[in-house]
Amino acid sequence: MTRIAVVGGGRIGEALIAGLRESGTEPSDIVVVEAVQARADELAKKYNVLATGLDIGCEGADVIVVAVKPQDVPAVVDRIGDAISDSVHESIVVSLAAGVPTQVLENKLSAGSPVLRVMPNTAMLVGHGVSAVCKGRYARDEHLEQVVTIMESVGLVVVVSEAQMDAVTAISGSGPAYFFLLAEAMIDAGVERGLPRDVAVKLATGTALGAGAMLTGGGEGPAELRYNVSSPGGTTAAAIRTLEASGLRAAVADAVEAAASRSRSLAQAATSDDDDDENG
Ligand SMILES: NC(=O)C1=CN([C@@H]2O[C@H](COP(=O)(O)OP(=O)(O)OC[C@H]3O[C@@H](n4cnc5c(N)ncnc54)[C@H](OP(=O)(O)O)[C@@H]3O)[C@@H](O)[C@H]2O)C=CC1
Ligand SMILES: O=C(O)[C@@H]1CCC=N1
Repeated sequence: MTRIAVVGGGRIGEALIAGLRESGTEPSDIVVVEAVQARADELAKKYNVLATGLDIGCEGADVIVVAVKPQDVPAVVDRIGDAISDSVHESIVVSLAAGVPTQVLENKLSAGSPVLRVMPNTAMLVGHGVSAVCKGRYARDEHLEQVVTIMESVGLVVVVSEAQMDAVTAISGSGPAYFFLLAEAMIDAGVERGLPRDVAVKLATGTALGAGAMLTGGGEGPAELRYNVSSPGGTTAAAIRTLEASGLRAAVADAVEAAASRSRSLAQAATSDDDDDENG
C-alpha cells in the first residue's frame, strides 16, 4: 500500500487520480491538495478521496506528486519542504511539471531528499497514459521502481534521462492534443463533404481507435501500415500526396521543436524564481 498525495487538482492531477482509482488504488491511499475549494470538493466527491490542506496531505505520504503549473512549483515545494522536514517518514517528491528541473525541487527540500520527474499525459484518465520517468540526484533505484509501479498502473512507462525530458514533453506530454487536432480537422472536413456531424465524429474517432490499436499492436510500423491502406492509384495515395505537399512532416517537426523550446524556457523561468527566492 502506497499513500499518494496529489498537490494540484487540475487537469493532470485529476487524470492521475482517475486513473489510479480506475486501476484499483484504494481511495484511502489518495489525498488531494487543491487550492480552489470548490474544485477540491468536486474531486473528493467524484473519486471518493480525501481533500485536505497541504500540511495534512503531505503528512505520512509515501509519494507526494506536484501537479501545479510550472511557475507555481518553487513556492509549492517550499511549503512541502516545511511540511515534511521534521517527519521520520521518507516521502518521495515527484514533479509532473513541464520544464522544471529536479534540482529546483531538491534545492527547496532537506538535503538528500529523493525527487523524480514524471512527464505523463491525460490519457491516464482512461488507463492508456504514457509516462516518462527520470531520477533526480538523490533518488535511488528503489524510489524509481516505486514511481514506475504507480505510473504503470495508469499506462505505459519509459525511463529516460533528465536531458531527454523536453523532447518527451513535446512528443507524449503534449502529444494527445496533436491527435485531437487531427481528429477535429477530419470531423470538420467530413461535415464539409456533407456528412452529419455525429456520423463524422463516429468515423474519425473510431478510425483513431483502430489506427492506435494497430500502431501499438506490436506488428508492422507506421509506414508499413500506411502502405497497406494505400491501394495503387487509389484515394489514400492521393490524400497522402496532398498532406506531404502541405508540409505535414515539417509542420510536425516544427511543432515538436516549439513545444520542446517552450519546455526549456519554463525551466529557465522556474530556475530564476528559485534564484530570486534564494537571494531574497
Ligand atoms: N495537462 C496536461 O496534459 C499535462 C500537464 N502537465 C503538468 O502538470 C502541471 C499541471 O498542469 P494542468 O493540470 O494542466 O494545470 P491546471 O492549472 O489545470 O492545474 C493546476 C492546479 O493546481 C492548483 N494549485 C495552484 N497552486 C496550488 C497550491 N499551492 N496547492 C494546491 N493546488 C494548487 C491550481 O489552482 P489555480 O488554477 O487557482 O492556480 C490548479 O487547480 C503543469 O506543471 C504541467 O506542466 C504534465 C503533463 C501533461
Ligand atoms: O501544455 C503543457 O504545458 C502541458 C505539459 C505537457 C502537456 N501539457
